[in-house]
Amino acid sequence: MAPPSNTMNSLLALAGTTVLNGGSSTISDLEERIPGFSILQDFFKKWLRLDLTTLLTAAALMGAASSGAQSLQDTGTKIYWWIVRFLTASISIAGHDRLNREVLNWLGAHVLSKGRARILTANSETIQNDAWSYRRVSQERNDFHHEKRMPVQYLPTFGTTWFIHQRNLFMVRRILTSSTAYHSSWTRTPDEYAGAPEGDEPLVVMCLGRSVEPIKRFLDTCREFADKQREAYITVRISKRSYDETWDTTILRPLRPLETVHFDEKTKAALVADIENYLDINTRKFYNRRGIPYRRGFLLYGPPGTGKTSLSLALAGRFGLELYLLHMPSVRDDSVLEKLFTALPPRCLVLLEDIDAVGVKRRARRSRSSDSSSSSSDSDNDDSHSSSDPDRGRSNCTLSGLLNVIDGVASQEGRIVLMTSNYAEKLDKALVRPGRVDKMLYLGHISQRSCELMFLRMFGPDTDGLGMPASRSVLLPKAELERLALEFSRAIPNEVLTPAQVQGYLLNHRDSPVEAAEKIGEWVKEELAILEAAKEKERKAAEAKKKKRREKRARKAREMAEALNDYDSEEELERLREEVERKKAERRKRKEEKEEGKEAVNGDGESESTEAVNGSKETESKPTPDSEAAETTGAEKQTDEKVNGETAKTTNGLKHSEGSSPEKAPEGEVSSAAEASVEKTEE
Ligand SMILES: Nc1ncnc2c1ncn2[C@@H]1O[C@H](COP(=O)(O)OP(=O)(O)OP(=O)(O)O)[C@@H](O)[C@H]1O
Repeated sequence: MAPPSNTMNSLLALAGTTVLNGGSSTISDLEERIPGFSILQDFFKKWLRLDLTTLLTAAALMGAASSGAQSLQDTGTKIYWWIVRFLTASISIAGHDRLNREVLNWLGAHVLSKGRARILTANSETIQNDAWSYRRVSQERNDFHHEKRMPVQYLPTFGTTWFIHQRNLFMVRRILTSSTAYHSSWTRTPDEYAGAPEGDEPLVVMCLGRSVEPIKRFLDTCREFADKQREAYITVRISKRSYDETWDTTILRPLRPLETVHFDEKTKAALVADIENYLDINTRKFYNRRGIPYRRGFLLYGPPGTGKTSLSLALAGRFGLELYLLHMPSVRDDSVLEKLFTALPPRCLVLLEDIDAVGVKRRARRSRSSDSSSSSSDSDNDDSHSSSDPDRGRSNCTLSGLLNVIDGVASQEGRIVLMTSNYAEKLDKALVRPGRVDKMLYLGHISQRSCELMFLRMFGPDTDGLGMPASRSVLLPKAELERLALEFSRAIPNEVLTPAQVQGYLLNHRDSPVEAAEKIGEWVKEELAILEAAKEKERKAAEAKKKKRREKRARKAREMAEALNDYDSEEELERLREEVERKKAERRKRKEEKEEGKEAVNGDGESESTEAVNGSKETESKPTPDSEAAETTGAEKQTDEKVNGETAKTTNGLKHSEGSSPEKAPEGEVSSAAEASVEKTEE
């Protein structure tokens, strides 16, 4: 059966021929095809005074004209594309490719900014990419006056941008994505008036001629231009949009010279030499020939505000690498982490901040699971740091997920991973083993020498060669400035305050180096008093926690003793015995793990080949001792021994009763030992 539209078309055609022939023979044909046609025609003639056949003919002619026009248009389009294909060469670039942004960037700087385009798109919200960095390079921000809003950025819109480059005619088409394309084709509105690009549209670069070579040269020009612009900046890439797991946002940060990050100069030089050596082409060949995965990992650890992030940024600038930044507690889960790592370019610097947040989840889970299986007190350990650090425990990534992306089979070669942590001693030893972390760098409290250098940097002339003071103060003679810097640094105790604290003080006195040097003693006193108060508070909190823990252990020991004393069957006694053994084993394992972890972080060369370098001290680094954890271990051990003592006695009692009817252990013996244990623990 013919489709209804075909039938209608043939009827209209028939009606048309009927009128054209003026004959009635075809009317009978129509009557044959549409029963009752003659009645309908009579009705139209009599009541509406209209000839139905004429009406149908008119409709048929209009239909024919429109389909003729449509097919003419189709033919025209085909001819157009045939000519385009014949006369031009083209290269298309995917929407998410960096080259796409670089082409747009070039167009912005060389075509749009010169007023050669009349149809643009504007953006005044967040900067999702660096396509428009040229604007920021040429403009100085003045936040004090009126830059409350983001500057408007102008981009090429959909459709074609024409321009001439190296005597070749180029066309760059920005292609519509599906939703707008549908709207545009339905309403027959030109693309550039139907919507605005969102930044991830594909581009097609076309050039008049039959060779793609001019296009390749043009793309090289775009890349060179982008590289040149980035020279004064560090490109920091982050992942903001949670749904598509890409490095979607680019931030351009002004270069930070390595000299502005103050820590032991020898260590700094060794670190730079290490990275330089790693990036050398021969090193890559060396790794490849020997089948060693070409990767390098560093752990920067130390108290907050000691320059871990600053050092990472400075290193990225020093080696011209893009910095891919991930704040570990904010990474949703392992699959996101994996996708982001898969999208890394081969040569880059990856900064994983607060890496210690990853292991905590595992520890917390482990502690929860053991809690559920018994009334184990594992969670005590986690309590010790959960209160002091709100970030801890928030990462949804697992340790194995992290290890997998760092050096799994699918992980990218050639990149450098920098990890930062304020709690290096709590990191899992699997994470800090060589191959994952090749060097550990302790960034600690500021030395007097670093204070001196920081003072000179703050009040010395700008490094741009204009000889202006870095602050708004009058530039002092060099000798005078050096004298003040020395005076300033001597008033600060060596390795007690953080660089961030000292920087904060200097910023508050940035108008007067003399005042900064004069008032430093007073400020140091205040800071030390604050530190002392904080330490006292911490000590009290730790004591309260210890007391609570002791009480908890005493209660548990009491409960255990009661249970051992009051079992109903031999099976129950056996179960209790096993529980005590299991607890013992768990504690032993935890203690071993802790000790091994400490060894690794302290750079114990005997067991680990990972090097530990101290960024602030001349001597070898030692992370802040985890005194609370040590106390916990001691308390656990004490209670452990006591409970185990009880078990040994009870077990012996049980052994004696084996083979005979299940007897309870002598009541007096167990309970008195248990009581003694509780008393000792409470002491
Ligand atoms: N060693 C340093 N030399 C110069 N400036 C420093 C140093 N350490 C910190 N600062 C300054 O202190 C501020 C904080 O530094 P940064 O964010 O790098 O510390 P961090 O160790 O990464 O802190 P956190 O562990 O809290 O992330 C920055 O403004 C930085 O300029």
